[in-house]
Amino acid sequence: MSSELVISCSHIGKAYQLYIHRNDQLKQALFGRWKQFYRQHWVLKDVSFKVHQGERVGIIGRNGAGKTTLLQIICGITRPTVGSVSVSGRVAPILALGSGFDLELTGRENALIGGAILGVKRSVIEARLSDVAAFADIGDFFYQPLKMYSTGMAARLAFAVCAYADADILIVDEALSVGDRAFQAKCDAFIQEFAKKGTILVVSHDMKMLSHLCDRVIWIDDGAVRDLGAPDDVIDDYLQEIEGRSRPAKVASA
Ligand SMILES: Nc1ncnc2c1ncn2[C@@H]1O[C@H](COP(=O)(O)OP(=O)(O)OP(=O)(O)O)[C@@H](O)[C@H]1O
Repeated sequence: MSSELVISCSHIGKAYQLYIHRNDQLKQALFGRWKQFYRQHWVLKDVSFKVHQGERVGIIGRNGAGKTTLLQIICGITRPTVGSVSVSGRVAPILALGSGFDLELTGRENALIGGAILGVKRSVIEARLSDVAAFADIGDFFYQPLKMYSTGMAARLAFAVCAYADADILIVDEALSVGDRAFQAKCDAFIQEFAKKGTILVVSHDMKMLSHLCDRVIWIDDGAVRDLGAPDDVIDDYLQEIEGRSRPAKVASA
């Protein structure tokens, strides 16, 4: 790990506007100057942490804790309501890229656009299209509109585009869980290779994978950092809380 800071989150908070009644959004638009028709729903509250170049950082937490929202802020998909985030380097957000695909365009066309969104030159993406298609391994579907894809096929394409985007920071949000075993193995191999030089931020409920891959784990609980530290320590505490049990004690190696 180098000492170069690549991600810095400082006192991030994110609130969504919750409208309780059907017409409240319209009322807000018409009469919002005089009265507020929504309530603030704080999804993230005062989250701060730093990631250095080459680190592999896992993010864990219960459903709805705010993990995806945090990744979306780091990727620039949504803005924090308060606080600041700075990111240096090219970010490849695997799941977010896939969710932005155009269903009417083919896999090939989406790969071209996706690469451009990630900041890769058109000529470079074009030269890599056959590699992207081979990595995605979806056969002739590569030339079919996305609306014909299964969820897993779209995730394969998104992963393949990110794999050939010369990213500095890979953002993985449970993207791996939708692929079949063979594809998961391919992604694992890619991530292991990427981890030798790049920075990885991964959200997952797969504690075994996080324990093997990560240098540090952040536990997000109710929109705040509950714990941050060595993977096994944080994971143990998390599992103990959600399952009311601890993992077997580790046997010291000789
Ligand atoms: N666009 C939105 N508008 C309103 N609320 C939202 C929006 N996006 C997310 N939320 C809310 O923010 C909270 C956190 O969601 P988020 O997807 O970040 O959780 P998560 O920790 O990734 O959960 P999971 O493990 O289930 O994927 C949830 O209560 C969710 O309903």
